[in-house]
Amino acid sequence: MILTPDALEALRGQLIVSCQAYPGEPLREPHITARMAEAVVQGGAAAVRVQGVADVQFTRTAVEVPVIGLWKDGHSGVFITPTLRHALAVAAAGAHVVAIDGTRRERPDGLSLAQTVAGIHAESHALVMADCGSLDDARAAADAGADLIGTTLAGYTGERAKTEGPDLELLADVASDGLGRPLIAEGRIHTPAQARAALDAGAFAVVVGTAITHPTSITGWFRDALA
Ligand SMILES: CC(=O)N[C@H](C=O)[C@@H](O)[C@H](O)[C@H](O)COP(=O)(O)O
Repeated sequence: MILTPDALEALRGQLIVSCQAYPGEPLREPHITARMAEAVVQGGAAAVRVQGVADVQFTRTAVEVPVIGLWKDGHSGVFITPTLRHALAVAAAGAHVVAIDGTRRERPDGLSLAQTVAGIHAESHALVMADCGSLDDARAAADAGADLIGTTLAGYTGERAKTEGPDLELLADVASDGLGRPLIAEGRIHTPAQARAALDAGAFAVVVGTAITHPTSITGWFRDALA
């Protein structure tokens, strides 16, 4: 699917909502993901991010906004759309943007990040969002041709501490590095004030997941406050 430069520009300063449920969870159904996507679009999400090929397919038919798709395979190491095969399946499912692991770690299929991005561009019309964990990742991902840079993996790769909220320091560092790609703030943005702070730190747009679409986690936050 094609996301025109104008449609990408329209996401500037906007909220993107990640709608994901995890294996074995009650809401882990593609049609529920799509309904959740509809609900967040009603609330003002300018784009959505969904995990899984079927979830991308269902969500594409449910909402008009751009869909960022990914395929998580496993939960450690390189697991966010880890190979070109995964990425092309997500693109074929209709994602406007394919989010892939954008770190400097070795990939399971042995391709470099640049080869992976080139393969996605050659075989689909999708843009590529590189989910990065550090400034060095972001620089390498920009060099590799990624269209968007995300801070998704900050705090999950060992390069950066896992901050309580968003890693605003990393956001500011990447923003001031002038990589020339939209910088997407993602990861542990749990309040509207933190979302605002992420934009103020230089993000182009902000992705919020858990705090909007994961009731099990949110319930736990409230339960813990009462304990
Ligand atoms: C590290 C990892 O696996 N991140 C995943 C990437 O898609 C999701 O589990 C997160 O929910 C998403 O990044 C949004 O972040 P948060 O849920 O913190 O707002």
